[in-house]
Amino acid sequence: MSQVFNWMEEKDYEQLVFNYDKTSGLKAIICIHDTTLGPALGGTRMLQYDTEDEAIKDVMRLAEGMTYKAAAAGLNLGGGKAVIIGDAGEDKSEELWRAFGRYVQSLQGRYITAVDVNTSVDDMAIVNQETDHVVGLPSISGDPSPVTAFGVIQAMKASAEEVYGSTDLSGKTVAVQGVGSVGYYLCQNLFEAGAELVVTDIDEDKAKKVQEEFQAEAVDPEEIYGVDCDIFSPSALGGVINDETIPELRCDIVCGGANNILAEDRHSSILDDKDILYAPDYVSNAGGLINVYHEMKGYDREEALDTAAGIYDRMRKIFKISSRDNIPTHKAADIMAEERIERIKNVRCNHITR
Ligand SMILES: NC(=O)c1ccc[n+]([C@@H]2O[C@H](COP(=O)([O-])OP(=O)(O)OC[C@H]3O[C@@H](n4cnc5c(N)ncnc54)[C@H](O)[C@@H]3O)[C@@H](O)[C@H]2O)c1
Repeated sequence: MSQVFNWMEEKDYEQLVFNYDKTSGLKAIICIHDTTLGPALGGTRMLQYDTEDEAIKDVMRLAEGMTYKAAAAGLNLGGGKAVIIGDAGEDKSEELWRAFGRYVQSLQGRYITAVDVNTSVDDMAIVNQETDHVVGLPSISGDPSPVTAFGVIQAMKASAEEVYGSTDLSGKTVAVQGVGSVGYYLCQNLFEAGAELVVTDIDEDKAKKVQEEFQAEAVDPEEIYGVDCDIFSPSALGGVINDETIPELRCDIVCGGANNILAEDRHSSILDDKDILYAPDYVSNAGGLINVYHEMKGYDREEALDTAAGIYDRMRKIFKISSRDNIPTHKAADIMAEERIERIKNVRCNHITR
């Protein structure tokens, strides 16, 4: 515990809140990284961490990631996250979620929660009994995947403009890894745009559905990396761009819906060296966050899609910063986010001193 303030100082964290409830056994940590742009929004993850330090580090890392994602998407949101230390199969109960909801409420809107790994919309519906600071409830904004997929398409168009000089995706071959919620809508959009599809999924039925509906070619999961294509679109899991897969790639662009596509940041530089353009994942897949953000404003799907269309301009800006500063695109995305936070911070400081 002695190093927690050092960790906070390192990346300028605002607040770390430890919440305990004896009746339900709740052990939750809420991290608010930065609220310069607005309230800190980020989901609640439930995991059986080996140590408390591991849980603290995870919630801090994830909260910081949300600050960047919201800032890069141009939203008026800060970054936050919550973790609950526990076994999602054993430890969930009505009293646990209600206790958690009360703690979220105690932050008076500085932190807004949502679903994340091992938590469900049903859990959040109980949290919602105690606090209004919950988003992503299906009764309001519904499935975010169509908006996420639409945002990925905008990122692909910006990438195509950069590489081929045109946003036109017709005739381009796109290899999609994972045709679940996001991947399915991605394929639908690409099919409508006239792209050729090569898909894979470990669930054969899902791959078959996309094959039939969108005239896609289906390949085995391990074959997707080596597909000769224009765009490779990881839309299943993280860490898929790594030392083993990069030598196999035969694409010009990597742009997908998955989170944490790069196994490590250095893989962005390796893609760069191979002349493969990487569209940073947290910008490409921001449609999900944009969707719940609109819940806070009174949900309207057309408005959410309108905001997600802005991903095109943001990605163009990232490519400009990348060329301007001669840095890989993932670093350029971070710089774009940091520059926005810094500008708004200055406005606020000036306002206070006036
Ligand atoms: N749903 C959203 O709105 C949203 C928003 C932002 C980011 N994401 C990210 O996008 C990714 C996909 O999310 P989703 O909601 O579509 O999930 P999902 O579970 O609906 O779909 C994932 C699909 O990938 C398949 N899959 C898993 N392992 C695979 C493998 N090794 N090879 C091929 N296919 C594999 C699964 O069978 C499933 O069909 C995740 O990384 C998620 O974090 C989703």
